[in-house]
Amino acid sequence: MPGDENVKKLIAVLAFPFATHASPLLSLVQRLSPAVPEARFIFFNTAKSNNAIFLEDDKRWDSIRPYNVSDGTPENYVSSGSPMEPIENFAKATPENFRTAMETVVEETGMGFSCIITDAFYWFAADMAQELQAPWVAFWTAGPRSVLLHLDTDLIRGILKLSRIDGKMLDFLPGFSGICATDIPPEITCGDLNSPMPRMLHKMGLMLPKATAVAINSFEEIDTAMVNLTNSRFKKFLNIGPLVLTLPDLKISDSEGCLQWLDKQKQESVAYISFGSTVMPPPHELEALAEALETSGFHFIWSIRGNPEEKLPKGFLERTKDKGIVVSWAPQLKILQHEATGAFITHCGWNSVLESIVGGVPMICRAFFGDQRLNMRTIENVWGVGTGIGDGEITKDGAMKALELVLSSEEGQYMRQKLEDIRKLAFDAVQSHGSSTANFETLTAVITK
Ligand SMILES: O=c1ccn([C@@H]2O[C@H](COP(=O)(O)OP(=O)(O)O[C@H]3O[C@H](CO)[C@@H](O)[C@H](O)[C@H]3O)[C@@H](O)[C@H]2O)c(=O)[nH]1
Repeated sequence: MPGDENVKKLIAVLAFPFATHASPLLSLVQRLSPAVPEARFIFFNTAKSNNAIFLEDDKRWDSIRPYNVSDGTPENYVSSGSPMEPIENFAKATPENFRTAMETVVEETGMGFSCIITDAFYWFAADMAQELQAPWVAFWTAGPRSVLLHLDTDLIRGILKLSRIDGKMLDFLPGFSGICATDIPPEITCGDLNSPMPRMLHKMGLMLPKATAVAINSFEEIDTAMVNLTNSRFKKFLNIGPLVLTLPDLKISDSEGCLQWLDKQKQESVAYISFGSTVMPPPHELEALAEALETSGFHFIWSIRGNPEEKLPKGFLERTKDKGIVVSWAPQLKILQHEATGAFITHCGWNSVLESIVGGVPMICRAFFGDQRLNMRTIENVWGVGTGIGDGEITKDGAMKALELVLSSEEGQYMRQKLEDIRKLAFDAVQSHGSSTANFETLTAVITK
């Protein structure tokens, strides 16, 4: 970079390296980079996450440079295998790992950062931005409802009296009537509120209103009740998505031939199953779902991380080989856009929800943590484009009823019609006259100022 005289600005991008956070942030930066050709974006992230999201053969984004920061793993560390451990180690190393890396880049280039773009989790960016006298753009990777709830954490904790939230409603919050307290992100109300995630999200709720702009991978028309509420709480709240509709067609690997297999299936007949990048349902729920698929006979594609032989009932793969495909990673975006896909059994991660809307596929919801229950309620009660599965946990009976409802009933068709309306709104939002395009221009102005 030293000696590259075309580079006039340095922009720091601070990624959260877990779940599906870093890759939508990279998508945002990829979209911004042509709009700011004089800028070089330094993408600070752990080596593991950078290696996963920066594709070897993709040279299109020369102006975006991955830069590895410490993941906080102590020397000679022996993992206990807990999935929270890497997050806890990383949280302990943050923000010093980012500060050190940023200082090194400033020394190496002789340039200062003119803007910082961060995952919205990074509340400490408010101070960094003030020190640098630079704008702070925070990127929220989930939906508008969950970010609003995090702003009101203290209020919610005070009113709900944490010990007993069952049966309590959020009617005291504008825009949330009909939502149960048990549906909101658990980090707000239950468990060890002093553990790293609840603490980080609490601080985020306090600091985020200081951001110069909060960008979100969503579109205003998806939840119009939220637009005034979010606009009134932030300096600038910019819905700029769905980002999947704004990027050039990326190469999506399909080594197991899911798409070719789908080509041979009837329209809207296949259930696609995935619980995202982090969640793994407990063994008894996997078993119940496998039994439901086998007994009902619906065709399916099941994306399940790890060895499916170990995770699914004995003999399931052999017995269902004419009905379905089981893969460790699927071309989800393409599957959801295929006309043969008729239902999506999902954990309701925000990226999956948006991709299902873009594909027009009704959802069967089994939510686990974070924003997922809230997304599930919005899918069921606000948009009417999906259904829960049993009483929360997957049971054989609950899964069979949900599959029947979505794939073979009039109600499923009705969901599809509603989805078609929302889908059109999503495509409109990213057209040249659309709301997300206008918001993206505002965002570009913030970072070029
Ligand atoms: O076989 C697969 C499985 C998943 N995906 C992709 O992986 C992403 C999954 O993202 P998401 O649905 O958001 O799930 P998580 O990875 O679990 O996301 C975390 O981050 C989200 C955004 O903040 C939150 O909404 C979730 O609750 C949180 O778990 C999507 O883009 C999928 O297309 C594939 O391409 N192939």
